[in-house]
Amino acid sequence: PLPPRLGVETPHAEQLSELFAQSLGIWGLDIFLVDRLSCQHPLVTVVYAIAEKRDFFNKFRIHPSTLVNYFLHVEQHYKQDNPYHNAVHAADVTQSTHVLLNAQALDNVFSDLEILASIFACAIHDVNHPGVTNQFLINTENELAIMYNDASVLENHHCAVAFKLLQEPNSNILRQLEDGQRKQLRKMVIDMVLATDMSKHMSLLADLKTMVETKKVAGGCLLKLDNYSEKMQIMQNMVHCADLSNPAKPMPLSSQWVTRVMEEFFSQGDREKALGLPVSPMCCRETANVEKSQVSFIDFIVHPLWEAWTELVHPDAEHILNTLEGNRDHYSDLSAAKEAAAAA
Ligand SMILES: COc1ccc(-c2ccn(C[C@@H](O)CN3CCOCC3)n2)cc1OC1CCCC1
Repeated sequence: PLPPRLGVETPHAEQLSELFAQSLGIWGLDIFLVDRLSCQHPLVTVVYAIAEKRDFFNKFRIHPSTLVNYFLHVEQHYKQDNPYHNAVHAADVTQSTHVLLNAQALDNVFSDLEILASIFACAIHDVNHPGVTNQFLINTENELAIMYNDASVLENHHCAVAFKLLQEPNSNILRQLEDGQRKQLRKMVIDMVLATDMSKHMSLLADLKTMVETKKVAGGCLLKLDNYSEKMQIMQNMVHCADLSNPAKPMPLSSQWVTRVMEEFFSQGDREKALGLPVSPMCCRETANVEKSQVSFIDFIVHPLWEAWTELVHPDAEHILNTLEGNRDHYSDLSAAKEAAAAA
């Protein structure tokens, strides 16, 4: 039997269908509205809508009910009481990547399997996130840090949980793939999810810049991507861009993400204080300067990344870079106003 047309039953099915019809491929879809209209099933409904749009069911012979069953389990393994690292964030990164994949500059660059792997990687990339950072897990000798020897602890955990859930009954969406395809997808997903570890950011960005430089020389076309590592580099940066896309979204969305991430960081800071540990950067609710931190986050991490991505897919991401630059100035103005008020 087929599942409901959105993947899950909801009293707002009409409105949610309409929202996806209008905006599934739009940068700035209100993912918080999707969360409400889907009755807190943002991930299942976003993945189901993308799977329909990209014809995954036919291309990979996935039964709709298997897809729903698997991603319901994945969604349930996102901690709902995390203010930030929850299923809404996973749905947001997945839908953002769906939009990035539609860039004209990426036409005919990725195979169907690479596209499925990218969407899958986004959907599961933070599953079972505990709401604290790698450093916190390492400092507290958490069992996850012991399990993964302090190396990309969270990212290894997200991947392992996602692939364990595939083995549950009526959940194996990869069952009908040829063995080689399944192995290839697993490798690609692991490579993308492990690359979301922020400690990999600088090397990922350096490689992207090098590729952009050489692409410019080779007459600007991406089609010459012949080897796995160059292809994977772009996919890793695409998912990383989507993961760091909050400041590049329209301000009504961006500001909700800032509130949520600060709430999560502050509760980590509270826990560090209670444990007598040094409080991590930006995690102290008494002293953190939220607007100033966003300006630095954008200036040192997010803008350099999006500048490189925008050049790679020129001119398709110009509007995203413009939104990011506008938001940066907004936070900078807020920060200055706050300082002036404090001085007065
Ligand atoms: C919307 O803004 C953000 C959206 C997402 C993130 C984000 C997600 C994962 N990370 C990685 C950190 O968990 C790891 N860091 C290592 C340094 O200590 C703090 C923790 N960061 C951060 C964001 O802003 C930060 C908080 C204020 C400015 C920067």
